[in-house]
Amino acid sequence: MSGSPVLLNKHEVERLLSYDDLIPRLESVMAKFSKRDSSEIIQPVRSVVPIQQHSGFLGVMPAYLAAEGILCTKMVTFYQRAEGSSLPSTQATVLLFHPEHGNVTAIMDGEAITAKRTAAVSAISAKLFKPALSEVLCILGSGQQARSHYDVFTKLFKFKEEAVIGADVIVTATGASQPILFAEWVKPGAHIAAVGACRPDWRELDDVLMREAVVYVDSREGATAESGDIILSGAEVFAELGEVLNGCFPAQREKTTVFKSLGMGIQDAVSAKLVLEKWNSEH
Ligand SMILES: NC(=O)C1=CN([C@@H]2O[C@H](COP(=O)(O)OP(=O)(O)OC[C@H]3O[C@@H](n4cnc5c(N)ncnc54)[C@H](O)[C@@H]3O)[C@@H](O)[C@H]2O)C=CC1
Ligand SMILES: O=C([O-])C1=[NH+]CCC1
Repeated sequence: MSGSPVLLNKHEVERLLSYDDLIPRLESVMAKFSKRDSSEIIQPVRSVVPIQQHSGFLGVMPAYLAAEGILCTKMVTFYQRAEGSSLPSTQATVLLFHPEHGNVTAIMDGEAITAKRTAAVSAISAKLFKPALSEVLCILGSGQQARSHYDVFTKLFKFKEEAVIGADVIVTATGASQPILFAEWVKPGAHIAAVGACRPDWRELDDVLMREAVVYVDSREGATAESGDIILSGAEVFAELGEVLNGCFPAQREKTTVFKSLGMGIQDAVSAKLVLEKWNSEH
């Protein structure tokens, strides 16, 4: 058991975490999660404390990955900011623990992890579900998540222009609490990665779109507890991303698909482990 934890700021985490390293780790851990083997992975649904007075929430996202030797928790706050506020809406810190001894081994910025792992998971959904010929990408939102999604989507795929009507892939990464994307705008067969609206009474997508699309989620438990788009529309969840990666459910590329992302502790856990491994290899 060693001494003080490693402390890593946002700049360091951003530098150490690459999409090339992250994407295969996320695919592997999400596939494993969907097997629901509690001797392998423990990840309770996020605990969320509302801070009503300030239009904010504190989420705690623990995860234990036995085989990988990762014990981790992220603490994340997300606030509905007034237009023009200079404060980030989503702020986070990630703690890694020594699974055998329980001591903290690293404390690192979680904003960069949240931005990159969320965008990387959406990119995995797009790899699986976007139409075979995808030329038009549309990103709704212009905040932290919109920027990280732009980075990874333009790195992995070739798109020609941006629009909503006629888009092959649409990312919704907004702070909206009412629908901002409507079925009538969406080209049949398009893929939507829906990243915002992570409260049971918040929406980004309208009822018709939710009910007509084939809906994939990161975690069934998370989606049915936290996603207003799923709960309020009554849409059926077809499969988890991990269940598709495992080959248990098909990727219905030819249909309109929605990947409803809520975010998972295991995604933060493998990201933080990657960052620490990279840091250790340099020291
Ligand atoms: N699925 C996941 O794993 C994660 C989801 N999130 C969620 O993603 C969303 C975006 O997060 P950030 O980029 O950090 O926030 P941000 O505050 O940096 O960006 C939000 C963007 O949404 C826009 N917006 C707000 N209300 C809108 C409306 N009614 N219509 C259209 N645009 C609107 C804002 O102008 C801004 O461009 C939030 O809902 C956040 O809670 C954040 C982290 C992880
Ligand atoms: O997974 C995550 O970190 C979050 N999901 C919604 C807000 C923050």
